[in-house]
Amino acid sequence: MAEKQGVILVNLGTPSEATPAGVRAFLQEFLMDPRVVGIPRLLWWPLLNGIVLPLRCKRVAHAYQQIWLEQGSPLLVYSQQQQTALQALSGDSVIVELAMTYGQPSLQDAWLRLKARGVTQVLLLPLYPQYSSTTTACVSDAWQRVMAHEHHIPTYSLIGTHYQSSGYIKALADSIRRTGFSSELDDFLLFSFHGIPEQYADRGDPYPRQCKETAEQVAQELGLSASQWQLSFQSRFGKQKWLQPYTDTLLRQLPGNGKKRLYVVCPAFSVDCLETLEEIAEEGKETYLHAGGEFFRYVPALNADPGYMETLAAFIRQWQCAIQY
Ligand SMILES: C=CC1=C(C)c2cc3[nH]c(cc4nc(cc5[nH]c(cc1n2)c(C)c5CCC(=O)O)C(CCC(=O)O)=C4C)c(C)c3C=C
Ligand SMILES: [Fe+2]
Ligand SMILES: [Fe+2]
Repeated sequence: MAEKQGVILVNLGTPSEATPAGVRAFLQEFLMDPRVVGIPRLLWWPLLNGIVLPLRCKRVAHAYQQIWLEQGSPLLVYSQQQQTALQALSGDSVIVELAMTYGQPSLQDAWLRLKARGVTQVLLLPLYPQYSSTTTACVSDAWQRVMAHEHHIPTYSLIGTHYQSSGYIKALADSIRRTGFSSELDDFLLFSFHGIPEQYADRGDPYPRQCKETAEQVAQELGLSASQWQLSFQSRFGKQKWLQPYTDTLLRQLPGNGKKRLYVVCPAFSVDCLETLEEIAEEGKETYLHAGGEFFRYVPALNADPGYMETLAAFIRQWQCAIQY
């Protein structure tokens, strides 16, 4: 029997509606993942359901309402655009599906659709350029849970990172230039990555090193000197120490350090979502201008950028070549 190939793009997940109930359902599943929050379940379950969710859901639902699109959550809509673009670039040789680690469309359903079409070889492509135990590893866990029900599992591979690919670095640099950033002016560039608890990095999560390499590569591609850019970590959650420096702290400090014109890019996000559109482009801008900044511009995520899509399509082609025997 001829082998048939399928790709599953996997992103984090997002509420199905911008309401407290929609946010609660999403966060309950996401924040109960022991890789995301490592507190023992017996302690964490009552804390999450008794304190964290009741306090958080209304506020976060309001934040989602600020960015919600006619077709739904930006994270889902832009991930679907990536799926469409990658299917078009890959032609009939492979079927491209989209799934979320938490919520819908589920990884289970994506696999069942591929299986129904006779797919026997699967490439999992997490939409996280940098590996983290809190994101990429969770895709692998979710896949293993789906496979646990199969009698005949397909051949499968997982692309762990794509931050080191020159196509991704170039696409990022191009998007920064396109947004108007100029190294000739007094423009300062902040690379704001989603944070993780510092303890996870101490235990061996390579994420901070990969973020640093990403920023260095893009700065080099743009020809920036060390005084023209900086790296920071955003979206802190809970009481633990997270990777530093914190984005919100820097946004308050930069104007006082003479950095009055700021561009912010968020390279850990393959697509725009709550953490970029609301936390950075809206809240971050307000924080920076309030602290004395004069000009602020958010560099949109790559989303379905043609250069980025071509980079991911090349990963798919390489995988197809590698498994032909
Ligand atoms: C302990 C908590 C969290 C860790 C660790 C974490 C890591 C992490 N997350 C992303 C990407 C995204 N996170 C998003 C939202 C989000 N993240 C957390 C918490 C942790 N993330 C929460 C509680 C939320 C929901 C919003 C909120 O309540 O504040 C999203 C956006 C989803 C959307 O619907 O738009 C993304 C994407 C990465 C890359 C990462 C580690 C590297
Ligand atoms: Fe997150
Ligand atoms: Fe946030």
